[in-house]
Amino acid sequence: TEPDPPQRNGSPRAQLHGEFTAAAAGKQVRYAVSLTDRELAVQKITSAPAGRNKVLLNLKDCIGCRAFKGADSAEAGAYLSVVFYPFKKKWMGAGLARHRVEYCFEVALSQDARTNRDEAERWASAIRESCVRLWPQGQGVLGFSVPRPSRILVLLNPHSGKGQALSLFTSHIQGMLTEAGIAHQLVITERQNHARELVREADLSQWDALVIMSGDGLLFEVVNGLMERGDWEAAIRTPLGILPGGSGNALAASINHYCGFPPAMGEELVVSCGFQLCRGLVSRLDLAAVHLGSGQRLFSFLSLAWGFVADVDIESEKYRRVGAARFTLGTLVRLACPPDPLLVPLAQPVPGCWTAVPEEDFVLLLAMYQSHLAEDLLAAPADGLLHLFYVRAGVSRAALLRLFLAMERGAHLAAGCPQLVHVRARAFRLEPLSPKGMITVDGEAVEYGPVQVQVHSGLGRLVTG
Ligand SMILES: Nc1ncnc2c1ncn2[C@@H]1O[C@H](COP(=O)(O)OP(=O)(O)OP(=O)(O)O)[C@@H](O)[C@H]1O
Repeated sequence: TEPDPPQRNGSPRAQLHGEFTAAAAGKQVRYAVSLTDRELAVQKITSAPAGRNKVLLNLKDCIGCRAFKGADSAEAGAYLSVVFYPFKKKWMGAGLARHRVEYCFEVALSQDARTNRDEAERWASAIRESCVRLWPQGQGVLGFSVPRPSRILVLLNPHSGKGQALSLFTSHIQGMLTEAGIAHQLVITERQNHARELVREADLSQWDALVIMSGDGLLFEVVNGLMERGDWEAAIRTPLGILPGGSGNALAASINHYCGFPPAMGEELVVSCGFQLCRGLVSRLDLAAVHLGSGQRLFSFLSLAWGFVADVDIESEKYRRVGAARFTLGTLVRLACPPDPLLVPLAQPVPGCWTAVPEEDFVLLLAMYQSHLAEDLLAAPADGLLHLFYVRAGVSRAALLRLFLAMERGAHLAAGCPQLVHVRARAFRLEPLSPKGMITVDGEAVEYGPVQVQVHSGLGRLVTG
């Protein structure tokens, strides 16, 4: 190994440079490998022109590397395995998706097994350190990641979405966690509120993160279970991860969006979220306290909807399958929680300094605190505030549909719908005059009636990669 070869043509300076052997298409191939502060350059040593044999792997796409001894104890060589998930053009259709690339180099500098092992370890730690130096700063990232090696608890709802959460976990996520040095315990939920009860009682010191592989409904249970604990203030700072196993997957799509990654759906979103979970960067998560007419209080991470949006949600196929079970979520009893200083009891008028929207007919109201309402439904920027959208009566069904389609591109405000109003707020109250209707919180139906909300900026923690 020759450290620091000279810098040429403005290309980044190599920290390490070495020659190793690796298997490629059943043959042993010799590679020249250089580590810079941004890339791992892997070049096949052949007589062919250099450019054709050189692969540059961006360290931002690396989820793990490890050094290990060969299986045969008589073997002197050690191994260095590095796994990347770079974006690549999709096989079918337009756009980019992450795919797995692994190099497993044999390090055989000497006859001495210890020397080879030390060299493989030296490379592995240098790669890991370079990856950490590339972590994004600012943009709400807290500057810490889930530690390595780490232990996470995975809560998986086997019935969420199309019932494929478990097979998606075993086919895509399990291997990624191993590659990233993350040990996990998998709990398959057996019924509604199982996850909520489990996190309410769990010894959280055992876990570096709680990861939900399901739709948004299971995360709603986990957030509320944590907030019901006596030690809620510390408990809600446990990093939460979300892997899309449901049908809506709004938070998973929001995280993908915040990271600036190309839009992804289905298995591509699973791989993208798995990658982000393995990188393990932690950001703040806004949570909103929701007060219902009966005095119940719950915590929401995504949205509150009344009117058309709520009706669409509840009437859709997925809700019919789960049926009445969803309504019991509104019965959460609050124990200790943060005060909501902006809110007065629902029976009293709102404080005089609030802006009152005069009584008239409305078609829908939507309050959002994340960017996405579903995998393909970009609704609001995420900036620690409530984004209130409401649509006044008089809008045609065709115009409403156009508005929804424009949301997919985040273009709803520019859709030229004169009945659409957008306001940013820290709290709001809705007093519906219609005696019947539907209100959903994070996609779950809650009791219908007056409701008020205050957002608590950055109360929770979310693994955003
Ligand atoms: N084993 C289980 N059996 C029945 N219901 C469950 C089970 N585990 C969790 N639940 C409940 O099922 C409901 C739906 O779960 P979830 O939201 O995670 O999936 P989904 O509805 O398919 O996805 P999305 O919310 O993205 O549309 C939630 O209310 C959750 O509490």
